[in-house]
Amino acid sequence: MIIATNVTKKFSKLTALDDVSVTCTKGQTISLIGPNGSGKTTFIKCLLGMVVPDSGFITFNKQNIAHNWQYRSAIGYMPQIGRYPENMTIAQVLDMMKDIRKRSAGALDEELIHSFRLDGMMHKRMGTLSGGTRQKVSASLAFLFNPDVLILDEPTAGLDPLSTEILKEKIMKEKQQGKLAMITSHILSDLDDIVTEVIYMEEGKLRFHKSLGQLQEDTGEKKLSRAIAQVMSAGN
Ligand SMILES: Nc1ncnc2c1ncn2[C@@H]1O[C@H](COP(=O)(O)OP(=O)(O)OP(=O)(O)O)[C@@H](O)[C@H]1O
Repeated sequence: MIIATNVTKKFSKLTALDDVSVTCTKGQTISLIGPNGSGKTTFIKCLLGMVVPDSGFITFNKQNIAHNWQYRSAIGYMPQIGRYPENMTIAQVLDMMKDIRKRSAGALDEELIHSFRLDGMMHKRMGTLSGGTRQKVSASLAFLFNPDVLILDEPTAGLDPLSTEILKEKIMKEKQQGKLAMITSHILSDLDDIVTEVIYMEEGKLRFHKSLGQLQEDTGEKKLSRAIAQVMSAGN
């Protein structure tokens, strides 16, 4: 579904991505893990076409994304920090997005809007929302257009435990429909029940891409957080 081949990205002298090759397929829920500054967000932005690699290429359903912007309508993206016009209400932001996507949008998926109980807050302005509520708006937008691929950057940061569970259940439900999800998170306990694959990055390099089962076998640890802690301490 998404294949990155030898992707390299430099910001001046800093190599943020160093020859990264990854294959992601339908039905996988991938956890993208790595220390701060290891290149996770840069990689996600390359997949989204927001950062252009210096070398290497990325295909989405076998088409090179460099020559095809249409593919982005198949991706729901939840950024690490959602930036919205502060004076707009939640309702206006949702309407604006629906308006922009009108031509390509099929049936809308408003399940998260209801589960997060955003219905009762539609009149609130974005600038007045709590951090967690802002996250809920970002998550709802990522799922709204029923995309085949979900790219979620630190989705549970700032969410309360109930909202985290609601989001996890939604991700699992979408996976059962064959969707691909890529999730970055430092809160690994949040990912334990939903992840099928782990991509581990360090200093811009792909250290490994393996199934959760394989990682558990290699480290002898059942919990993702303990398995990754072991990988990280072995690298030091
Ligand atoms: N636009 C940019 N200009 C210059 N340097 C950048 C830019 N974007 C990212 N970087 C640098 O690239 C490196 C990788 O950053 P990136 O945000 O991809 O890391 P990350 O793994 O997502 O980190 P975190 O876990 O802290 O979110 C960092 O050293 C960062 O400072």
